[in-house]
Amino acid sequence: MALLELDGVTRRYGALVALDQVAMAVEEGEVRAVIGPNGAGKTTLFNVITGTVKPTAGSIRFAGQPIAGLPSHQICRLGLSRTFQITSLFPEMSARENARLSAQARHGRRWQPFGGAHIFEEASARADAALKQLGLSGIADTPAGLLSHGDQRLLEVAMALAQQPRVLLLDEPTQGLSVEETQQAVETLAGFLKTSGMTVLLVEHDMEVVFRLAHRITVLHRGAVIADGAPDAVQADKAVQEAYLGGFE
Ligand SMILES: Nc1ncnc2c1ncn2[C@@H]1O[C@H](COP(=O)(O)OP(=O)(O)OP(=O)(O)O)[C@@H](O)[C@H]1O
Repeated sequence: MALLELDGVTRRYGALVALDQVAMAVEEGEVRAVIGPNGAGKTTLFNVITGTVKPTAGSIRFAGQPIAGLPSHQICRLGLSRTFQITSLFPEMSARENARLSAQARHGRRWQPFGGAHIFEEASARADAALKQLGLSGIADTPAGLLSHGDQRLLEVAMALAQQPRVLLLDEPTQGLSVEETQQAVETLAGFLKTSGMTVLLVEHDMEVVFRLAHRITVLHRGAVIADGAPDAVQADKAVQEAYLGGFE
């Protein structure tokens, strides 16, 4: 059974079909990239899976459990965590505090008179472990706003990871980075993915990043899946090349 399974997932905005009968199955341990030209429906797909947008139709199963239409905090608690295209850090707080707050957001309970310190310590431990996995232990005490752009993007991944997800959704993790920063961040991500075996859904425009990280690629065009397969097969696919007008650069 696939860890994440979509079937017939459709999202309409009036007459516009942003997602059109999307079917995909992501296996445990797989790094799956979702690509497609601007407006293809990638962000809508992320939003529908993570519960910020409700699908108009279709089913989404996570570890066998139907999750379509559940509120986002519930989906997060089940074990799906995401990063955002737009930076969501608190710039004046340290990297560790950012990661800790994120850890608490998933596992946090209401105020408990006797459990507070314990919860704090648990979240701190998860934060430190996540920072280490992304090579950020050395800057744990640095205010997030003072980090390099590359480290800020990695910190966002660490924040999602601190929630101990079973599936990590990465929304353009190298957006806004220079070529050198991208290369560095991608090597760190590749190392993390290899050692962790984390299941990942990745939206990314940069094809070099996609081909470096993804085991399998799903291509969306006007809301529909036009190709789904190994990177080589997708790159050679005529329909994909036409959708991108000129192919991959
Ligand atoms: N809230 C909304 N209301 C109306 N239309 C929307 C809404 N959100 C998305 N759309 C439309 O749905 C389509 C898919 O948008 P989406 O942002 O998912 O594409 P994308 O592949 O992520 O694009 P990009 O690569 O530019 O980020 C677009 O035509 C977009 O205009």
